[in-house]
Amino acid sequence: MPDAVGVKSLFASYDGKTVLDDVSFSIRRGDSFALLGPNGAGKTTLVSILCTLRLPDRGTAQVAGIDVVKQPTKARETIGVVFQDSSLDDRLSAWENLEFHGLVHGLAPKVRHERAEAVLALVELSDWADDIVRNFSGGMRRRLEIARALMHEPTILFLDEPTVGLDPQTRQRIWSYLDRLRRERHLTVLTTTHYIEEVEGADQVCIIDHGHIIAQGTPTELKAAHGSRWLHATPQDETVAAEIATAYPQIQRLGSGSLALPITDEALADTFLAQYRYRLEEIRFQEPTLESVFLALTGRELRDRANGQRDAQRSAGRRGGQR
Ligand SMILES: Nc1ncnc2c1ncn2[C@@H]1O[C@H](COP(=O)(O)OP(=O)(O)OP(=O)(O)O)[C@@H](O)[C@H]1O
Repeated sequence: MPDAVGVKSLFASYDGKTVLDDVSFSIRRGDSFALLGPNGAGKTTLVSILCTLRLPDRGTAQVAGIDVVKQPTKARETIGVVFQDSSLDDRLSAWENLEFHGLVHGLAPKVRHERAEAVLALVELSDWADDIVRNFSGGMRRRLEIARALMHEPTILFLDEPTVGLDPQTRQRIWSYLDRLRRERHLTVLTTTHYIEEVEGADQVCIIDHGHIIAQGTPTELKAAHGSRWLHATPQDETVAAEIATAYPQIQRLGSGSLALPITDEALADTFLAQYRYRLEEIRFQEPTLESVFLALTGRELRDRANGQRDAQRSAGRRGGQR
């Protein structure tokens, strides 16, 4: 049986600028696969190609063994998609949005009815079936979009930043729906995210940066291979920071103003602390995390300011609170 997703040597560009650069990976059936990377890494472009919405410059991409370029219509039958920006019609009710999707996929009226009932129950929106989507919160819209993506019973679900702009509690709830779905419907789920904490539960994590895949594996494998212990230190002032940066060229400067030193051996931490202990405001040790894996691989933190700003803008753009 073919893999759920197979991508080989994929290239894509916009106006001559390469945004996917020799991307290859595969996803086993039933796995949850997280594509993790900062804004602009190429995640949406990759998902757009897999969803048949964009053509690659070169390379191949298959879903359930079907080539997305050669057989786009057949490929679309096997996939469900939740886009980064809502594509619901907010003048219609939840039920009407689902009906419309069923119609587009050529489902018979009886099947549309049964499936709409089932997917609404799955995301706990049955009581809101006849409500107009305009009045829905951000979290409810996301759940409805997930329900809609399941109407034609796909075997693979793609979700592009499904939790962006939602509060932590709602994000948690969306992930528990996805987990349940995967178990109950044996779905393969590919999600893109820049929230590092959300990928800890994934079967496979693929880290993408500037259109390159820089690492792939289970969270445990990634931490074992690339995650070192770090010493995070906040210097008293810029003079101390500059002195440390000169003495320890391997140190990373973090957005918060603190410095991160990879602890390659314990003697290094002892030497550093003996030298600077009294000129530091705060010291803490950080065990290997996926954030430290990203830092080790790219020299940058994933949680950059741009993310925060974009999330804030998106949240402000959504109506209502999170229910
Ligand atoms: N329609 C477009 N025209 C020109 N450049 C584009 C277009 N869409 C994306 N890009 C550029 O391609 C690169 C990859 O963008 P992409 O949206 O795939 O990244 P991403 O990882 O999904 O980030 P985000 O989460 O911000 O969407 C970025 O540099 C982006 O500016």
